[in-house]
Amino acid sequence: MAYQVSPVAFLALAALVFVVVVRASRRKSLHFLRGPDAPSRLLGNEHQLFHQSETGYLDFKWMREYGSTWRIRTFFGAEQIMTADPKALQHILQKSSYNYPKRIDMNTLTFLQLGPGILWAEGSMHQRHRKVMNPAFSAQQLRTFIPLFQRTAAKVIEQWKAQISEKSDGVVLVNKSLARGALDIVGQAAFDYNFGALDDMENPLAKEYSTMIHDLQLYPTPFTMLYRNLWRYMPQSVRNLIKYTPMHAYRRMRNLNEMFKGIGRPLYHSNTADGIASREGKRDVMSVLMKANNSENAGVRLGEEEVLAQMHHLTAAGQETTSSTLSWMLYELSKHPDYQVRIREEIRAVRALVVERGDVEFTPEDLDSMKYTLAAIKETLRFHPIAYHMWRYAGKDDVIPLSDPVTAADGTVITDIPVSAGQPIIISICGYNRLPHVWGDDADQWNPERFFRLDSEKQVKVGVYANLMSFSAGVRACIGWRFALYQLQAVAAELLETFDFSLPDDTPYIKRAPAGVMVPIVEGKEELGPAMPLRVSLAPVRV
Ligand code: HEM
Repeated sequence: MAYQVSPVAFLALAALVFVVVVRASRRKSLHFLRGPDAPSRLLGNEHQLFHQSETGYLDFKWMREYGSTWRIRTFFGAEQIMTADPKALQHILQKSSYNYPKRIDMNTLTFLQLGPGILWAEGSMHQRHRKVMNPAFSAQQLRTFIPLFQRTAAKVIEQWKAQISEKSDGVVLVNKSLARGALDIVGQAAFDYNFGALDDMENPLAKEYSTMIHDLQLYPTPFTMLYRNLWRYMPQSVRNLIKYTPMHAYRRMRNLNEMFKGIGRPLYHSNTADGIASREGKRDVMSVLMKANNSENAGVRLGEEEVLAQMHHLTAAGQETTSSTLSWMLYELSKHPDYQVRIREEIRAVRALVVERGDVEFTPEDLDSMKYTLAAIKETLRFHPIAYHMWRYAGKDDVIPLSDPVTAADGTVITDIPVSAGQPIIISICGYNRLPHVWGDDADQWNPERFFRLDSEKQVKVGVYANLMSFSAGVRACIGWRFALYQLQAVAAELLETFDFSLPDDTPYIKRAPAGVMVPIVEGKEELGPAMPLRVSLAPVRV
């Protein structure tokens, strides 16, 4: 079919190509860096990255061919750096503070989905958001959430017991209850709100959340990608209007934002100076955040829109990430039954001590003493990082140092890369997490034992936790990493003490689908959406 292109669209496209080419030609060339050919002049390697057979497949392939840093193409042939190099990541994320902002098209998508909150804010605005939110994420504060994690795990356990008693094959889509549980947790911990997602399977917000990332971000069309690329060249005032794009995806994002504001506004108003007294003693993130906000100078306080957006940001950042990590952990333990047994023994041994001292539940210290369980969590974070890429650009001219020198196209060895302001860069989180010289020669295998033999003194200090990149690093590292860790530890301990997990008889292949965040999809059953089918049975009382 021949497409009719209107003269206006043609002129807009020609103007865009002109702007992109002029801007790219002002940048220092990266011709010396080796990298793959681009399958398309228009889309560069971008479309290929969003359509790779599995998350990380291309990163790993290119790392084998070119080393830890390489060049790819972005739209209209412009050059883009991709790197997994430890020193480059340390430089970009830690040492350069705010000099490497988020790539505007990807950050605009965050704004459209979640509003003007912390994940989107840049520079001094981000500093303001972070300062007000930090007190809510202190280790002391987070300890108080452990009973909530345990109560939620108990509900998941009841649901799975009921499900397996009704099904002869005992196969459960574990990701579904874990995602609902994570939504309930983040609602109560972050803003003292009960989504009731585990109790009410028809909960509209839980339903929307269960498919949102899959539907809106998986396998974007060339048109969608080109439209998003256009956003990079628009001023913020015009970007503010993108949400009115007359298409289903944008209507859906607007509706989701409205749903959240509907929940958030009454909570916000009960948290302002008048309502605060009635919330004395409340420990949720929102109450702590509002107290910190109220004690700030008016000039640095967060406004109502910003506070409302934080609720949405925390939900989006904290739900899919933790529940998917847990799903992948159960999947790996199903494939490694010996390690699963060892973990269960460890959890039960600690339980015996808890009972002996007259307690009922694990304390944070009990959870931290479960070394094998913690190693399995770290290894899952390393092997299956849910956020696998970060899109940035150089805010000013700079030189990026490398710890892994790369061989240039002309055979010379490069130890640093000069970049001009505006240079786009993709940080390969999944690539860094698989570097053999950092993680060992078996970096491509899931093996928690590595954490007992790694010499962290020999590693370049990069990630905020266990030197992994999974929670990122520096001023924008995940604010919720300790929260996530306690949640993973507490929920995993309850589930693995109770159940045995194994692969279903038809051993489905679970793909790590690349939807901006990594989504589990059963190969050949894509219509199920995000799915992690595992056989769940009651664990024998004695292991
Ligand atoms: C396994 C679980 C998690 C993983 C793998 C993870 C990963 C990440 C990563 C990679 C970033 C950096 C994103 C970027 O700069 O583009 C980030 C930021 C963030 N995360 Fe997490 N996260 C997890 C859990 C959580 C939880 C439970 C919360 C909150 C309850 C949370 C809240 C946030 C927030 C608010 C940011 C933005 C921080 C900032 O820009 O200053 N995350 N997370």
